[in-house]
Amino acid sequence: MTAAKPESLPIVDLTPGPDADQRIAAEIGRAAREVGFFFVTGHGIPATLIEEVFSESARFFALPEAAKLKQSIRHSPHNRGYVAMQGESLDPSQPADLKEAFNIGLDLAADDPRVVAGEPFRGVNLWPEIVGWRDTMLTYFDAVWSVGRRLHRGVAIDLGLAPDHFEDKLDQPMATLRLLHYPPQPSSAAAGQIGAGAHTDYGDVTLLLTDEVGGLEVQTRAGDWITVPPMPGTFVCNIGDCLMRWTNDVYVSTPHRVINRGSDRYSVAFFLDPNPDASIACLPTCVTDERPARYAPTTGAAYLADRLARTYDFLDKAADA
Ligand SMILES: O=C(O)CCC(=O)C(=O)O
Ligand SMILES: [Fe+2]
Repeated sequence: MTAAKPESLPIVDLTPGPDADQRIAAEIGRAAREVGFFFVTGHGIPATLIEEVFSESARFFALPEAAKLKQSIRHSPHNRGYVAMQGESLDPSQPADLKEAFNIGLDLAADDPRVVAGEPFRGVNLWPEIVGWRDTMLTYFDAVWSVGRRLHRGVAIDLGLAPDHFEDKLDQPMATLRLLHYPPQPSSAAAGQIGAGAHTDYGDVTLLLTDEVGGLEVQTRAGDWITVPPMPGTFVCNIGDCLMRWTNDVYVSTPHRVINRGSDRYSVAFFLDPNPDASIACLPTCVTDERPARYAPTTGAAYLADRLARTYDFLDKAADA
């Protein structure tokens, strides 16, 4: 595997102030077009909440496997719950990822009409029996969702759309808060087996918090892998395939991977995908004579279902083999 060089990423500072909207939009626009990855500072989420999310996450992953499997994602038709070690492969051409994860979606009640009707991505969350755990995760879910919407305000301004263009497409989103745990890379790992195989994210934006261990690597346009330095408390944000499609490839979704060369590593990802019924058609300001629309219109739900099927398909084939 090629050695990665350390390099920093552009910074988007969400600190409010005079002309902040324009400045933020320009910072996002530049980073999203050129790199597809950037740090987000000034987000306003209290450090105490972030610390609590990490400690509660570690508490869950420290439970015996049998306890964690009570909330297995296999019990959820809606992508919620626990994904066991080596339970998926973000790069389907490589062996399974050396990580375990826990997915939390928009929190709906069992009697919510959308849940009762069996709408795609409209399910109940699965919760471990740890006092206070659900409250911590839902408080953080709301806080990071709000940061994601602020980023979309910048995206809209940068793309010459009304600042609130994305608001009604992100008010019932298919968002996933994903807690991740990567054990140290074992010497027994198969060739090509790493923490998270090279992939692009599926949604609009991902907001990632990492601990001090490091291990996230990003592929530059030139094809080199660079390591992202750990910046606890600062988000690493990247553009996903859905926003790339929406912007007719004006913004770029960039491949990345995780190789844990250190001790146990914990990260917390928030994938912000649009509402299931949001129309994903190339935005008018991103279509010109020189750049005609490259993608047929689809919906948020149809797009995400297709992408998830490809990731988990690997698993089913492996289990059948
Ligand atoms: O854990 C990380 O640093 C990145 C995880 C990631 O890229 C993903 O889950 O999509
Ligand atoms: Fe990712």
